[in-house]
Amino acid sequence: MTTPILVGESVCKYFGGLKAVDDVSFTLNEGEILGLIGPNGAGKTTLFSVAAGSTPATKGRVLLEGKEVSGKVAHRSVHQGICRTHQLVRPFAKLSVLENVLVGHHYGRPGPGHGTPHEHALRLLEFIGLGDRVDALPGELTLGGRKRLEVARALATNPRVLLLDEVVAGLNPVEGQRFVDLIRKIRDRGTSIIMIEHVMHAVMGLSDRVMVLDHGRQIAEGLPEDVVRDPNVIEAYLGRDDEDPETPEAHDA
Ligand SMILES: Nc1ncnc2c1ncn2[C@@H]1O[C@H](COP(=O)(O)OP(=O)(O)OP(=O)(O)O)[C@@H](O)[C@H]1O
Repeated sequence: MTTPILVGESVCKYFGGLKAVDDVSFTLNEGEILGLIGPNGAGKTTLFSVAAGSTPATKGRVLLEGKEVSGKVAHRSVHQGICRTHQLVRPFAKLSVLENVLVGHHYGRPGPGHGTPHEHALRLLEFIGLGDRVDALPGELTLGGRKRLEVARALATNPRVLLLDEVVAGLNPVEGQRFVDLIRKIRDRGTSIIMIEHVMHAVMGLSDRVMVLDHGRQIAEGLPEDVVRDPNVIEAYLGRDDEDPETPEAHDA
């Protein structure tokens, strides 16, 4: 049986006359990975910002386990159990990897309380693959390492729902595949995930369902294999000369 954990109801976000997100409804079920794709400027990141409480919706709302999370300030949403990562990673540059994770823990949803925050952070860093870099500064990590740290900081808040914004993009194929495996493990530990990703083989391989935005509107939603064949989706990607050449059909980006 599927249990909805995050529900968007007719979410709209306008910037003046620009409808960045226009009447988008969605459901994320417990234990699910929902892929969120669409050409550049489609409204994906803006939808994350509304869901994570970093920007208020113009209309509509987002509910986490039946309670509204949109329209709250971001730290309240985090406390409620929803946390996002950012496309451009934003660690505290002067804090160590471990300290960065401890900050996430401090602001997060109260957990079961096994062990000290310090022990918790060390376990998490081990899980995320940064167990040997706990004392490093973020600037000393590779891009893959910084992306892992971004995810670790989000996971340290003990989220029920994790919003991942392009964590695989920019990584080399080996690192990218490791990240795909990591995302699957995060879901298997019990965190439901929405992921924005331009690397199509990653998002199509990981997602249980995929939702497609174009110009702020939802143009398709369904199983990955159905979405890639949807004529509206193909047109949204191929109908422009100025976009990323990768289409949803190109699984080997
Ligand atoms: N703070 C803002 N003020 C004005 N316009 C904005 C703001 N944030 C986003 N937009 C506009 O809203 C639209 C949607 O942007 P958004 O970043 O959500 O798209 P996206 O699908 O995440 O794109 P990308 O794949 O390139 O990251 C774009 O036209 C963008 O220029």
